[in-house]
Amino acid sequence: MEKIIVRGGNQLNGTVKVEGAKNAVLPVIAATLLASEGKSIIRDVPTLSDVYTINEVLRSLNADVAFKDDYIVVDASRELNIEARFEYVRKMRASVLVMGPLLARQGKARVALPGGCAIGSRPIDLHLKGFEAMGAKVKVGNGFIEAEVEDRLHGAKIYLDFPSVGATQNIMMAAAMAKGTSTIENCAKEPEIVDLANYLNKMGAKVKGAGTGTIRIEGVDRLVGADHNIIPDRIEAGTFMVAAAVTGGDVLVQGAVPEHLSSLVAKMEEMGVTIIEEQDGLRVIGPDKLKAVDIKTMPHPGFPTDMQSQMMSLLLCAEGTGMITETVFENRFMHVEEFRRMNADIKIEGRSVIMNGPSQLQGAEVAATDLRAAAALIIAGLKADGYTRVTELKHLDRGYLNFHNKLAALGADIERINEADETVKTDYVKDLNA
Ligand SMILES: CC(=O)N[C@H]1[C@@H](OP(=O)(O)OP(=O)(O)OC[C@H]2O[C@@H](n3ccc(=O)[nH]c3=O)[C@H](O)[C@@H]2O)O[C@H](CO)[C@@H](O)[C@@H]1O
Ligand SMILES: C=C(OP(=O)(O)O)C(=O)O
Repeated sequence: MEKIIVRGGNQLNGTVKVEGAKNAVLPVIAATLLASEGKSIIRDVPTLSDVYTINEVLRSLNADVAFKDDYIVVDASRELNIEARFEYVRKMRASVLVMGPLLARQGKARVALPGGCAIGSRPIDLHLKGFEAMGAKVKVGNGFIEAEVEDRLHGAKIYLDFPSVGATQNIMMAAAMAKGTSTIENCAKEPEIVDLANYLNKMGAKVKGAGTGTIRIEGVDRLVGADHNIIPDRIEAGTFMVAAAVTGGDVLVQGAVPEHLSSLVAKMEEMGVTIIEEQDGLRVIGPDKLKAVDIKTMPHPGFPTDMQSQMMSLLLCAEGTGMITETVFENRFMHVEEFRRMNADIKIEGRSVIMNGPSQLQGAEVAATDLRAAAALIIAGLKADGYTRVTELKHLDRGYLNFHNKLAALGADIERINEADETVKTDYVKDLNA
């Protein structure tokens, strides 16, 4: 088993470049299944474990997928299989995003039920309601969801009870090849929705309104492969912005798109952080003292739930009482107990977490509970006294590429080791024995 060992106290300085967005590339790769002709070329693809997983899903569906450097070539022109197996869905929930494309292309999809995960129960009822409105019959049984349509999906007016990102994407992909026009009201407005719409339109789809509360999709008969660059990862960018601020450093986050990060920028500025828009990204300069603020996670353009745990690390270092209220997922506070192991003054009250700061963070052995929690614990370790050891790195690897190397290049005292090597190799042990 691997772990990351970080010794707190170093300031971060320099430049870090963000990768293509995990949450944009997964739906775009799923959408390549809609191309019955031509190859799709997807660029700026991060080499993350989630990307390998979605590629495996596509291969199991009979598509050819070649992944080289930072681009992927998909040929989905053959007849597709219709079943996404549990081994994939269990590893990565975004596997359910193949359902819309399969229904549109093959008229049938069979996808293993995702089940709960570390951040909540995460049902997919809104995806299914959308497919039903377009004429699909949906059955759930034996651990699978089966959706089937006689002939072809038809356009429909769909209202989402909650602006679900995945439901908006799945329905958008299904509607792209349905007969007639569909509208999705109260849809998600995340930048990753806009990126998917742009890719679909390059394939020949007619999608309008992405990024607003209503998307209108005129179905077309066929879609073809297209060439597309994935947008930069706003959550990875935000994670480095917070890391820089925690250490009082000065870091240029290259690739950070200001419009994608406005809620985070506003909250960090309220805490006393200086953020400067530069030509190729955002420069973040941490203050001597951070001020506590209250934050509520919301669908975009509200504060992103995927930045909630990293922001908790920043609030733990701020003066005064801060509160984070999580409204998107019902159970995304598993990392709070881990922070407590690091001597954080933090408590959960219902859907909120209250922090009295600044906490005198101490290094400890902590376990990542999800991918953002992994990053958040490492960030807290940058500020903690002594050594923090973070385990369960499989979560980190789902969403961050070379995280420890990027932090080390900015000046962090950090290494990633095999547990077996720990007793012989690391500075951590050398220091303990000194
Ligand atoms: C791969 C990807 O892009 N993942 C992102 C996506 O996840 P994902 O697409 O799964 O998130 P959703 O926006 O769908 O979920 C938000 C909330 O809606 C609920 N819900 C969702 C669908 C549904 O049919 N029924 C239902 O009740 C969920 O349980 C959750 O409480 O958006 C989340 C919210 O910004 C992010 O945290 C994830 O990083
Ligand atoms: C929760 C996340 O991803 P997923 O929806 O793939 O679990 C995330 O990216 O923070």
